[in-house]
Amino acid sequence: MDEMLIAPSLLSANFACLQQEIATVEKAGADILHLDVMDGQFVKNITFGPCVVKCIRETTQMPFDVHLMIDRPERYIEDFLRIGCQWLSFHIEATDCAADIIKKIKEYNCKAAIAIKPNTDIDTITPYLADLDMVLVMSVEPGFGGQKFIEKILEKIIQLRKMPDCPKYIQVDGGINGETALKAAEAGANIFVAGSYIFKSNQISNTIQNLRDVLYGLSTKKSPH
Ligand SMILES: O=C(CO)[C@H](O)[C@H](O)COP(=O)(O)O
Ligand SMILES: [Fe+2]
Repeated sequence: MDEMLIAPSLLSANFACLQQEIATVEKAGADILHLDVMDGQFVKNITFGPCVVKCIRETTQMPFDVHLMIDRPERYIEDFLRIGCQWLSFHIEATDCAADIIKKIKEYNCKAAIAIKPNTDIDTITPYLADLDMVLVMSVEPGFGGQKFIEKILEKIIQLRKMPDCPKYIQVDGGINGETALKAAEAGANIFVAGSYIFKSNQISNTIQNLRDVLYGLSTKKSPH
């Protein structure tokens, strides 16, 4: 495995000063910005929608990685694509239109990903694997930051990596810190979403650098930062 991407999740940032929080992680060398969109239906929490994403799009150069935790994402997918997202994930449990959504995402030259909850079997996404750029394996129940990493999902990452159509990127999201990131990387993940571990730390820059050191300790490729 070579490229390892660190994706701070804005869910744990201070929403009263988003621009400043984003600038801090960008300066600290984060690779992509993870944006958790929740609708109060698919998950028991509500965060923000396209209006907020559009405003913050203008404040940073970082690629946007939008994680849609909404029912029937096909209703809103184009709103996010028009803003200029580079990665877009939707949940397989939330839709019957996965193939159409992937097609739409690709029309916008955006990377397409399907997310799966910790108890969802990978068989549910195998028909789409060849068309995806990434699979997002949830390592907590979606809805809230600050939860404990669910170890049993590591087996799912290992299985995915063995599949012939496995996309280049496997993202792991939930309960990521130095220790759990290492376990997920050893299993085959290469994009690491971390919310509370990064934004609740006193030294955001050191925390991102530590995560990078841990991950690139495993990698054959040199860290770009
Ligand atoms: O998708 C998510 C929750 O549904 C978040 O991306 C995730 O929980 C990140 O937060 P933390 O690193 O604190 O677990
Ligand atoms: Fe997320």
